[in-house]
Amino acid sequence: QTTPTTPTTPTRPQRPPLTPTISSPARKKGVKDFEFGRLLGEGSYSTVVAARDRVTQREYAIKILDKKHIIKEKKVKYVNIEKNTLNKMTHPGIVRLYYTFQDKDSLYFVLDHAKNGELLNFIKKLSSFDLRCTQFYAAQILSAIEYMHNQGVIHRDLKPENLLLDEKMHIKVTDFGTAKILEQNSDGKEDDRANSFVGTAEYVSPELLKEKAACKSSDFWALGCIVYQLIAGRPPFKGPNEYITFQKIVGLEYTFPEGFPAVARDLVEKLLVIDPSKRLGAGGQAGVDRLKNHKFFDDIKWDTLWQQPAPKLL
Ligand SMILES: O=C(O)[C@@H]1CCC(=O)N(CCc2ccc(Cl)cc2)[C@H]1c1ccccc1Cl
Repeated sequence: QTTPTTPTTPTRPQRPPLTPTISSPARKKGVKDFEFGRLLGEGSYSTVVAARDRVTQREYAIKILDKKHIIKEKKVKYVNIEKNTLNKMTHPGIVRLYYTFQDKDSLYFVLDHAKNGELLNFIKKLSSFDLRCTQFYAAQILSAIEYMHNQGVIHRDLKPENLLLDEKMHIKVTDFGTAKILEQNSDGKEDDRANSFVGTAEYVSPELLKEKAACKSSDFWALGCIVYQLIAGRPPFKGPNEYITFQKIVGLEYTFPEGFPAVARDLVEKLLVIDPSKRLGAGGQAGVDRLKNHKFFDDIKWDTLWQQPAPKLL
């Protein structure tokens, strides 16, 4: 029995092993990749500047945060929340985060540049929207809320300042620094109560004021306040100071002005409900579907909503 010899491969010139051609991952972007332009806005913790990618010429809004200030104000948590929430979301009604980078002093978030700025400016300019425009914008805001809730994100601070308009006059929800990512707890159920953050007085929900806990329904409360404001030209709960405003909210002290359309009044009355579980929209996707089927949205075609031209703001 001869010892088996290992079969010898035919001697032919060995081709070099093929290196798999992986597309080289784009190099990390940095400040030098952009030409910075005009100041778009100043927040308490951020400055937003228009910028253009030097190579692609694409325009962005870059949100710049000063590290020292963030650390001093103990807002590092909010920076991470904004990054983690925006990274999870890709929706036509939500500002997109393209890149983040940092240098010694600052953090940079490269975002969509919504050219027409804040919805609030249009409410101020026009004092109020007609019913058709209100229905279109309420539907776009609801579409964005539905998506973010499906991603387990509660915005918690929806208000006309955080609703931007792009060059097509479509909605772009922004400012997720105070959002809440609902953790999947052990049995896979969403922990549906967020905590310890209060939004902007006029739009904050009663549960946030009373139990310090927001839930998805808190975003529907804010939608009710926004729909009211688009038509009435002012938010439903507005006092001379925050304390009086909060009192009005928990006491549901608001009235409709003369001429407020009945179909809009019916919707607002079903959104501005103290008990979050009884608010129209509450109760998961079934609740959202009930809200989308409210007669206020009868003329809305939901499946092509983001392809439709925005109605002229008169
Ligand atoms: O989460 C990330 O993608 C990175 C991870 C590495 C890193 O150092 N940072 C910055 C962390 C950080 C957050 C707040 C301050 Cl004030 C300083 C640094 C994170 C970061 C970089 C750029 C922009 C935002 C963030 Cl959170």
